[in-house]
Amino acid sequence: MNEIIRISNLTKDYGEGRGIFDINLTVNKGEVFGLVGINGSGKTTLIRHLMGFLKPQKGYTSIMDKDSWRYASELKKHVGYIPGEIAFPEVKRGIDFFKLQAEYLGIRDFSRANELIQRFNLDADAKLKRMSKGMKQKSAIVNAFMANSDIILLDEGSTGLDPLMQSELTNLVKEEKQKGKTIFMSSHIFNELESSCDRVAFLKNGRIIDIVDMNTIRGNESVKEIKIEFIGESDFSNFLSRPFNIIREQTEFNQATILIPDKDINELFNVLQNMNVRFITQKPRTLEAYFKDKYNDAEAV
Ligand SMILES: Nc1ncnc2c1ncn2[C@@H]1O[C@H](COP(=O)(O)OP(=O)(O)OP(=O)(O)O)[C@@H](O)[C@H]1O
Repeated sequence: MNEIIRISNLTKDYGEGRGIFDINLTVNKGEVFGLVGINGSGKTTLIRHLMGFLKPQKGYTSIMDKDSWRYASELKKHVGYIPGEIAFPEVKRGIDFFKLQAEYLGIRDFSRANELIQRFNLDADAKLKRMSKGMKQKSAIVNAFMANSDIILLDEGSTGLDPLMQSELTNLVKEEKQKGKTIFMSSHIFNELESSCDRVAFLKNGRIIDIVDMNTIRGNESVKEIKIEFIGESDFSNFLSRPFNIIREQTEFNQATILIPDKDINELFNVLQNMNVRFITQKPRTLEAYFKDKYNDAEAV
């Protein structure tokens, strides 16, 4: 089975424009799929539907062809999950929590859990109530990955981790991908998504405004994104009539942004030498830059 996650016409309307609206996407086996959006854009609401904690108002979500809401308790045994807000059961220490979880999931071999505890440098004997934010997050990571589940959902999985531990989590995600696991993760950290995801969806006001294939961002190093501001309107409009791939025009500033293959750069300078240019800059083609452009361009909904 290639398709692991399906989200179909999913809507949860909390009123006053809050919630998620008409979300459609699928995630295939072995894919790492990222979800990015500003605070309140709907990431947690979407992931909680996938886990079967919330009942859709319209549409549905399914994992391995099983409706998330109907099969919620079964799915919880097969999906590793880091919630956006971590709440522990009423047990004393980290290790008690892992043992309880192992019992629930039928895990007898504790070696994977021990390996993760060591890897994330976690004191599993510490009292859960006294743990720092980062320690709680590490406990949630151990809990999500200890069962070797084939499907893993991370809602801001690296929240509260220091930069070293953040990159450890990214490495873990990459290793799991190598093993053929399917991972769905939300994050505010572009680096984290950039280095591990195959595709990334952008959420704005509860709607998907774009889904980008990371290969189109990573693989485009021979194409540059260049922004030029002209001193006069006439040079600006003259430039717009030239055969460049213009991806953005900001008329109020006489600015044009183009995508240009390296081999055509001389042609660009030939055209510009007879024009009055205020500045010319090269924009890095990062996920963050792509996201900001999309976010600004998307109509308010
Ligand atoms: N139970 C609820 N009742 C009413 N409104 C809600 C409820 N849950 C979420 N919302 C609203 O839905 C919107 C999406 O919230 P959600 O928590 O999914 O966003 P998010 O992208 O995960 O945000 P963050 O990055 O801050 O975690 C927000 O406007 C939020 O206030």
